Amino acid sequence: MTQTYLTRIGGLIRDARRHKGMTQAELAELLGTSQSAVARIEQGKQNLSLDTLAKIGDALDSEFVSLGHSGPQHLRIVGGQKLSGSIEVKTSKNAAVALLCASLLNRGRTTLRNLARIEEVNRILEVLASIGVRTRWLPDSSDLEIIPPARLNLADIDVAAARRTRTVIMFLGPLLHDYSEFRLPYAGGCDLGTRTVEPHLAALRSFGLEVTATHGFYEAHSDRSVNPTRAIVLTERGDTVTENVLMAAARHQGTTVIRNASPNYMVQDLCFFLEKLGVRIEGIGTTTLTVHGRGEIDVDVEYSPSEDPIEAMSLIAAAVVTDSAITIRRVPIEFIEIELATLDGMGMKYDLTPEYTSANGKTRLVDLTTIPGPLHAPTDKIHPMPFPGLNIDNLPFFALIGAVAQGSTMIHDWVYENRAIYLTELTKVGARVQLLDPHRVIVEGPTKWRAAEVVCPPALRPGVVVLLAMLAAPGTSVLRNVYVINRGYEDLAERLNSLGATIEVFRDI
Ligand SMILES: CC(=O)N[C@H]1[C@@H](OP(=O)(O)OP(=O)(O)OC[C@H]2O[C@@H](n3ccc(=O)[nH]c3=O)[C@H](O)[C@@H]2O)O[C@H](CO)[C@@H](O)[C@@H]1O
Ligand SMILES: C=C(OP(=O)(O)O)C(=O)O
Repeated sequence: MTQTYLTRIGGLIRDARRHKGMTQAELAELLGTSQSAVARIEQGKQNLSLDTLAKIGDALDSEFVSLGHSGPQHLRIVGGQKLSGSIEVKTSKNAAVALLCASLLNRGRTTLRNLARIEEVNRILEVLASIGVRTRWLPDSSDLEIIPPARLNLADIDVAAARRTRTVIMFLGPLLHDYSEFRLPYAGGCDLGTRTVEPHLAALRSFGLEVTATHGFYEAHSDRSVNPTRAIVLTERGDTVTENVLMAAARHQGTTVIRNASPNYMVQDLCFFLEKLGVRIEGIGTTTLTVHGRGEIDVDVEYSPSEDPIEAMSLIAAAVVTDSAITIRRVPIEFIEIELATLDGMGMKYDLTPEYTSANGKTRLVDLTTIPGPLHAPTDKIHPMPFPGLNIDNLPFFALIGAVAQGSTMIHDWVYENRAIYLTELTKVGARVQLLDPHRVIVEGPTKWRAAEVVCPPALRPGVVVLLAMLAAPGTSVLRNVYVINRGYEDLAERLNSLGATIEVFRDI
């Protein structure tokens, strides 16, 4: 191995070890070597055999050091145990991906504090690296520093990484000001059925962007003489489309009005970040945004995204399904109010602390303690709505909660073609879930959970729902191929273990 390669791997190992909160001595013990050997490895001064690399990968359970194709990750869950203690909600995937794209608007240095260290972020970091953006995790933290080059090298974009996320579509808004011709791979992400990009393309046309889709790529042509002449009215109140238009408007040296904008949590985080870049925005948290952009943005800026309401809901569902009292700290209350009101209607009890503020200085947080007790099915069907409504990504957790409640719960996912279908995977662990049509399921509770081996559905939230059901199922379950879960949750298995769960992460040899 060349020296630079060794130094790079050493740096990755050091970062992954620190991230796990391990000392060099502790890692050395797991590897059966000395602390000084670990120090040499981290400095890039030690040749590494494949065997040692595999052991380090195992010990740190990190994709960063499992080189090449390390094979899918699986979880082995010993269920039927109650959870206890407290857990902190991490910052959100959806704000993280928007902010990573928004960093492209800034010629200066962007530091994102406490970013979720998840696979979705890793894929975008790979994409950013491939086009020449320098990023690094600051020591002993989850703070990410981003420094763009003078010109992006878009021709070298990492197509494989880009295709694994939908986020790449949000490069359009930031890029259209500086690049007149470029191509981006088609957006991927969870397999939730067709997800339209038409609202993005329609809205960005106001900024002179024309996109044709050919052979797996969006071919973009941007005419900088075209600027919005009237309010941009979104045809649907989508989160990423609002973000794309906000990012285009941020560098438009004039005023852009966006109507039918999503006021959802990740959009608010993006607005607060853009304000730090010097962009003035009126109407944050409403469906009409007025953006006063800046032709050039060159500032050194720091931003802390807010906590993830979907992770908060996932942890509430973990408590409900295991009938446990746990405290969930840093719950972004304004983005989960309707979910809590729905749970109130199902007879759930919980305590909330007074509100305090997230590190972004804006988002209101509480600590929530669950109180175990029987639940009953809601009177009406549960369906999501764009914010302020029951969050679309929180809907799957209500299938799980419906499965422990007495009676039948109707879940109506009008949004995604495929997501409700994946909820029928819960039948493999004993739930009675009936698919009425591709958008509606009826769940009959309560459930006598049973352990099973299941391949993780190819969608993040349904995957987590099955994992949480396995926590409730007495015996040993296996959930295979959990990449989609790691796409959106940081160290979920380990963090549930800190509450008393027994989940082992393993890979095939
Ligand atoms: C990175 C990110 O932030 N992802 C979130 C974002 O994705 P994103 O903003 O990309 O969501 P999409 O644009 O795919 O919208 C989701 C679906 O909702 C439909 N739709 C949406 C709004 C509306 O007013 N009417 C309507 O019909 C769309 O046609 C689509 O079928 O929003 C989704 C819906 O909240 C969430 O599941 C995703 O986690
Ligand atoms: C559908 C989701 O996200 P994405 O837009 O990243 O696919 C999700 O977070 O559940």
